[in-house]
Amino acid sequence: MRTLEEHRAAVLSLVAPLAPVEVAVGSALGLVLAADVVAAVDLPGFDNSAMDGYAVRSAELAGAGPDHPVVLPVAGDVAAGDTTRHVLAPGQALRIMTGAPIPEGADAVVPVELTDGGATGVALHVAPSAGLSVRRRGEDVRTGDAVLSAGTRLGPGHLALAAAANVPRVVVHPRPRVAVVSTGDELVPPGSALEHGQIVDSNHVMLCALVEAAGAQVSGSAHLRDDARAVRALLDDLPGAPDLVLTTGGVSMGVYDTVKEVLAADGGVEFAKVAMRPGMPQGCGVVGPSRTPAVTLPGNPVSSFVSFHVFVLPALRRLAGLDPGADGAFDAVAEVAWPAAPGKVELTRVVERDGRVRPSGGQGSHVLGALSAATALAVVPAGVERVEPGDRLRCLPLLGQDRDRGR
Ligand SMILES: Nc1nc2c(c(=O)[nH]1)N[C@H]1C(S)=C(S)[C@@H](COP(=O)(O)OP(=O)(O)OC[C@H]3O[C@@H](n4cnc5c(N)ncnc54)[C@H](O)[C@@H]3O)O[C@H]1N2
Ligand code: MOO
Repeated sequence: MRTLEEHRAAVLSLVAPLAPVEVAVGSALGLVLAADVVAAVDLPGFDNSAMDGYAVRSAELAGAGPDHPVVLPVAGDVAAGDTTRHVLAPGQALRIMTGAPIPEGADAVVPVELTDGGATGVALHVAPSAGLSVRRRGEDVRTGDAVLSAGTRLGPGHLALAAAANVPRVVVHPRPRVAVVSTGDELVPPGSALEHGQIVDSNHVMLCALVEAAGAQVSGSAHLRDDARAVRALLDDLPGAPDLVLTTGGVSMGVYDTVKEVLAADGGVEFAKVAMRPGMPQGCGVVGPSRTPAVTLPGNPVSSFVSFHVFVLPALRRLAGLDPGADGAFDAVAEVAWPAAPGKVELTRVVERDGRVRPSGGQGSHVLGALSAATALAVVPAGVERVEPGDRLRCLPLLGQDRDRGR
């Protein structure tokens, strides 16, 4: 039997970061930078007001206070977006709005709350220090600064910074494209009138959701019957030119396990038993004339879900330009005892609260109730046959079912 680590290494050896492309900054959420983002402008781009108020020469207000204001004529307004280069003449004030350029000659802004708010003349009740309520050009970012570095997964804050730095396009690894293929004669779409022996193809829904939750995209999907010709035909025409193919079902010992039969004959996929529970029967390799990387997941829903987290997610991270190993794993302490598979890594579906974990329910590889209640997978090493209260366990967060849920 293969170890979990050996199979993960085999899956990872099939993939490399996708070739970088340039995309509009507004379309880059969740993508990983393949090149630094360099600021095209200073931020702020010009000295501007942090407050609605009056632009003044601070020296002219020396001695002003709550009971003895300095009164100045108001020479006009400066609004945000005003492209005129205003000049503040000595002995005057200009009414100014937040974000508007500081007029030449002014060195402070008195917030409107500290004045009488006059439109033609204003009583100013404070002696501002030079620079009060002024946001200085370049105090945040300088033109030419590398503001974001290659390898960053772009979140909303990163995109805001790149856009503000007037960078319209960014160089990123594209979103990995994944084809999802479920197999099995017993499977029908959700909402079908179920005949005896039929079940809903829940892995199809689940795997498409996992792909998207991982920041990748579903290039196309298919459901195949347990029919060798259908599997062969799919290989010649993979849905949506994917970077990775995921199949589910048909990989164990049954006489209708067609995925295994066809892909083994095709020569590109290796099948192995992996010393883990759930998820023992696994396969990976390349498929079809395009030699597209493929991971064949077991059909049992929980096995498929767990296998996605331990094998497919690292591969998607590598394709996307991320470190495959930075999976957010954390340590937690077992709250109760539970049995584990001898000689296999047990991936227990657990609920984590305040650093403590307990099984989320029944651990059979068909038990979706406990799967949906879980927030993490506790990784019980192969040598451990029973987890005891107080044992420290490495845990993997579940995509879209993370630790904060329900708090
Ligand atoms: N004699 C043996 N039998 C089995 C072994 C074994 O070693 N020897 N391994 C068991 C283990 S462990 C697993 S895991 C499963 C894996 O089987 P397959 O990958 O071949 O999957 P299927 O047989 O097609 O289905 C298994 C199970 O899952 C249900 N299923 C399949 N696809 C879906 C789907 N898309 N949505 C929802 N449910 C699905 C299917 O109806 C079966 O109940 O094999 C064991 N057997
Ligand atoms: O190895 Mo299977 O995935 O336990 O049900």
